[in-house]
Amino acid sequence: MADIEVDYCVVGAGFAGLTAALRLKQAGQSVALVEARDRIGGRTSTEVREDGSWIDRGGAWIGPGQDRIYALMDEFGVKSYKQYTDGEAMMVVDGKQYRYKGTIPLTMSPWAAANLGAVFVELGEMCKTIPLDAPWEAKKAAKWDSISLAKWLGDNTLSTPAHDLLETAIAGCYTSAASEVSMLFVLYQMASGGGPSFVLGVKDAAEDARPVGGMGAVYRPMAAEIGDALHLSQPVRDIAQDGDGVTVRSADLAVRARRAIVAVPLAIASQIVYEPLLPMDRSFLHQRMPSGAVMKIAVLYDEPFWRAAGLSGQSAAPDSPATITIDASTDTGRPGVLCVIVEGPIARKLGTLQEGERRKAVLAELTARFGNKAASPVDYIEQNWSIERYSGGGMLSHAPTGVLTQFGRALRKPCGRVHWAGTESSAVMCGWVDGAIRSGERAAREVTERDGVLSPARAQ
Ligand SMILES: Cc1cc2nc3c(=O)[nH]c(=O)nc-3n(C[C@H](O)[C@H](O)[C@H](O)COP(=O)(O)OP(=O)(O)OC[C@H]3O[C@@H](n4cnc5c(N)ncnc54)[C@H](O)[C@@H]3O)c2cc1C
Repeated sequence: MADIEVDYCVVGAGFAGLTAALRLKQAGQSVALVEARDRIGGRTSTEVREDGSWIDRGGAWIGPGQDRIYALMDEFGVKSYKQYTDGEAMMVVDGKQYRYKGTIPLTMSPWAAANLGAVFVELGEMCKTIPLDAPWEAKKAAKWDSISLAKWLGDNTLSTPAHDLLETAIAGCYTSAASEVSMLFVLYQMASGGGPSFVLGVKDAAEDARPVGGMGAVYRPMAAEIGDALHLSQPVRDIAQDGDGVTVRSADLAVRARRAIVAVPLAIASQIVYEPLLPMDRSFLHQRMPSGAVMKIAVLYDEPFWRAAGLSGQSAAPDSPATITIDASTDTGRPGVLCVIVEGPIARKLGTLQEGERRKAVLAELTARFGNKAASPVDYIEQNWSIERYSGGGMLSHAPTGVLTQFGRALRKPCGRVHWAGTESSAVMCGWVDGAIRSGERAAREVTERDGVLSPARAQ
């Protein structure tokens, strides 16, 4: 067993942990960044291919208002490129294809489109009432936290196609059935990104752009600067704290530090044993914020052939094995990459199929939507986040009913010398890579301020 003594120990080398470790190092502190996997990036993972193109197997897109990831990209000279949005998007309801431009498919019946628009506006108004730092203090917090997203949508969406589209899009963000997620949590998470238009939109919204080179182009130089303070393949098993510091242990590493920053997904934070026991509300929070099922599939073609047919590549088909598609080609547009995202109950069902059957089902859907060329990809790459031990699912841990109002106050509150980072702990851009970065900067500032050490780079 190797023993290390440092100022601070950071657990988890996703964007939150990488950022915390980087900022602490830049502030002149000694750090150990302990990561369970044999790679960094966590819920982001960029595969660089032989031809120099890349596939983002996890988090990929960035958007306006995500200033902290843009700042990090500036720091490391990483450029961004705009998401391809020319052409029409497509929605499939009851086997019928609707092509449209913009966020709302106006080619649906006027009644359905009007209903969809009205619900969108209502959600936006509700989001404005949520205090981001304390959503449990919203005027209607108790009411909204007592009902699920499914209940609210059922009561407020009168048109069936509008209901199904909204349910697919919103519940999809939490990769769970709409009945599993608290309405207060939905509003909080949406509000943290600026409202429903940001969360559910593409252009000028959450899928507005991507880093050239993928997320790996951002996390690799961070890790290079952190250098040999990064320890891979060291799943942390326990964290013990006493009056002077913490001891963080994996199977073959023991790190003694003044404080620990734990930057693992909330859904699996209880896999670590904490000595002494964490305060009750934090322990219970760990038991109450699960993740959902999500599968991200990259289907590669020589070129993005759908563009020539006037399609953007963006499509949504509730209940289909290719529920959502989006053009995920690189900045050069070669190869053409169609990204298929399957979330929640359908992802769980799809996960039970044999790989070959799954591929067949997905390609059949793509062919029905984009034509015969879709049937013959040059490559097909699946990433099933639902079975990743060190993610516990994806895309983010969510709160079921009752949890935010009862346990939300524990989200960021340090427990003695154990501090918390991770996208779920960010009041701004909660659930996105940008939120993870913000949480890492906040945690780094928090520990140094507690110790009266010069504060690292300010976070927003
Ligand atoms: C399919 C998918 C698509 C997404 N799309 C987008 C997108 O387009 N844009 C966007 O902004 N966000 C997206 N997200 C969300 C985004 O990826 C996450 O918000 C972000 O990566 C979370 O970062 P994090 O550092 O908080 O957590 P993580 O990235 O999960 O990092 C946690 C780290 O802790 C490690 N760890 C876990 N347990 C232990 C342990 N016991 N000991 C040591 N280390 C441990 C893990 O291995 C991991 O490296 C997506 C996520 C998924 C899954």
